[in-house]
Amino acid sequence: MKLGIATRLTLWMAVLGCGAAGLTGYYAWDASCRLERQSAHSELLTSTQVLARRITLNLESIERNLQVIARLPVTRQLLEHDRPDDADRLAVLFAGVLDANPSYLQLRVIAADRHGLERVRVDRVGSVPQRVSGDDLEEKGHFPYVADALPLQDGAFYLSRISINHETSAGTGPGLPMLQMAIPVREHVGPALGVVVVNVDLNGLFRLLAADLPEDYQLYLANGAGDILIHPDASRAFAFDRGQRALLQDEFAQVAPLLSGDRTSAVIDAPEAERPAQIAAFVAQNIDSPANGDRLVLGLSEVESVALAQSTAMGWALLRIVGGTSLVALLGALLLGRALTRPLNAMAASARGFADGHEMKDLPLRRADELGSLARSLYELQAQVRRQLGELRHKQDELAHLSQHDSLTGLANRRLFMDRLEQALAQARRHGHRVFLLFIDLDDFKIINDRHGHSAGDEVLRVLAQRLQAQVRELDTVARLGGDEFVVLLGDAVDSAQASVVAHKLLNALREPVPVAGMALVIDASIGVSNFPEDGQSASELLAHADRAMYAIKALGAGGVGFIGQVMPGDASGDVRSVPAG
Ligand SMILES: Nc1nc2c(ncn2[C@@H]2O[C@H](COP(=O)(O)OP(=O)(O)OP(=O)(O)O)[C@@H](O)[C@H]2O)c(=O)[nH]1
Repeated sequence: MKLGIATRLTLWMAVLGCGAAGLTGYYAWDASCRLERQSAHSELLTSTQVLARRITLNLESIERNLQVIARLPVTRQLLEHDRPDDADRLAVLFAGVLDANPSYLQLRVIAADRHGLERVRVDRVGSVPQRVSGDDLEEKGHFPYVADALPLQDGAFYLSRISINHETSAGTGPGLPMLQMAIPVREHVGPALGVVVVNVDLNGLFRLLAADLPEDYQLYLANGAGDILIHPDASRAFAFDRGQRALLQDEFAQVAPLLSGDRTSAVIDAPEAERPAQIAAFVAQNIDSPANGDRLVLGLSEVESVALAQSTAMGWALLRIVGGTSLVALLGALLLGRALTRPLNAMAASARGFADGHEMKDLPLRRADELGSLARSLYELQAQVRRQLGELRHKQDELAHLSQHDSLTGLANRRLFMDRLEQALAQARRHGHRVFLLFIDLDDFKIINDRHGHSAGDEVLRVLAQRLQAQVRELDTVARLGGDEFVVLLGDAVDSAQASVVAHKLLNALREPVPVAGMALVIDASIGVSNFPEDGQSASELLAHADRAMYAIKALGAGGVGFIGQVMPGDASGDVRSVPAG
């Protein structure tokens, strides 16, 4: 299938327009995605670092609270003297501390003696601090938070391994992820009198710390070995508590350098696997806690499609824009194609019309572009072709005229004369008319040539031809048969008398002196007359008879008019001759 210029142009422009719009849209969308991804990485990393810093600050805050409690005189007095008043006062204080710190589950003072008997204990029951006293107080000397904390130097603290709380007797928090911090209580010198211990609800702590983070952020926490402590999928947290292992580095391989201490942060694009693709940032936070591998790894993740929501929206908007632009490009291409091909088609139609003989019209001659130039060239071509055709026709006319006329005198030649004679005879036969034919031969014309030259002879022939033509009417035909022989066909002569009058008029005109080169040459002529139907039926017959009549007159030697087989009335000069028939 052959495609026209308009179709091809339209297709090319449409492809170019749509391609350009599509590529622009694609690169704009791609750049937007990359920028938004970078921005999401940076936001996640910053949020994770802020969160890690908050954990450090929170642990420091817990430690300060414990230090304050440990250094209170009432705490030391209680451990030294075990007075109920001191216990009551501390219990009130602990209740206030629990109120002020929603993540604290339990606050205790535990004595170093008496197997680590709890001296003051306030638990959180629901959201209300509740004191535990009397026989409900337990001996805790065998727990690490007592045994390990008592030998600590002043200012040092004990931080438990973050784990699920199985200490059912601990009042509240069994089954919850738990963090315990303990600080020894001592006089300025000497062994510790006891410890102050706080149980911190890890989930509650992180809920507080992450409260102002975007809702779609998901939190990860792992200890220094990579054991997952907090995970969006709660079933993966504290797997070691169930005798299994769920390690953060198994899920995010890029976290391994953070656990080994080679790096402090990592940003990860986690492809879609069991869950949608994620963007995540992890930060390693060193803590003074061998039980936790001296390090916590904290992470935040966001579902990639949520993080790149703006780019996705922008992608759809760009798709609409690209679609619209492509449509405009397509329409533009169509319009341009039509605008270009319409004048071309019009010119082609004009050219076809010109080939069929019509004038070219509707050419865009005024356009200043290439189409205008093409139209003007066509127009000039048309003018040139017309001019050449005109010249050709003129030449054809000239040739046609030459083929039917005598070149010297301009009179009809033998061929045209014979045609007219045939026509006149046909008419005459149909209507019963007569046709008269006069055969004229100049007398002694050769002498003119011989004496005055051939050109003088030519001039004589021209002048006499004009005279002959001037003497007859329009429907008569004067012709030169050749040399000094002329014939005249009388179109409407009804009888011999009229023909004779015309013949003598011609004879007299011929006899008038002809001015040539300052001379006046006198020429005589002999005229033979024949007529249809009496002297012949055919043109050649009539011509031959007129010729014979002319010769008969010429034979008499003094010019004149002769009719075949008839005696005609004389002319004005009384010059009358008869010519015998046959
Ligand atoms: N100048 C000129 N002479 C011509 C032309 N055609 C023929 N002639 C001359 O016309 C002359 C005709 O001679 P002829 O046939 O003997 O006729 P004539 O001299 O008139 O003698 P008669 O007819 O017997 O009276 C010749 O000398 C031709 O050369 C022509 O076109 N121009």
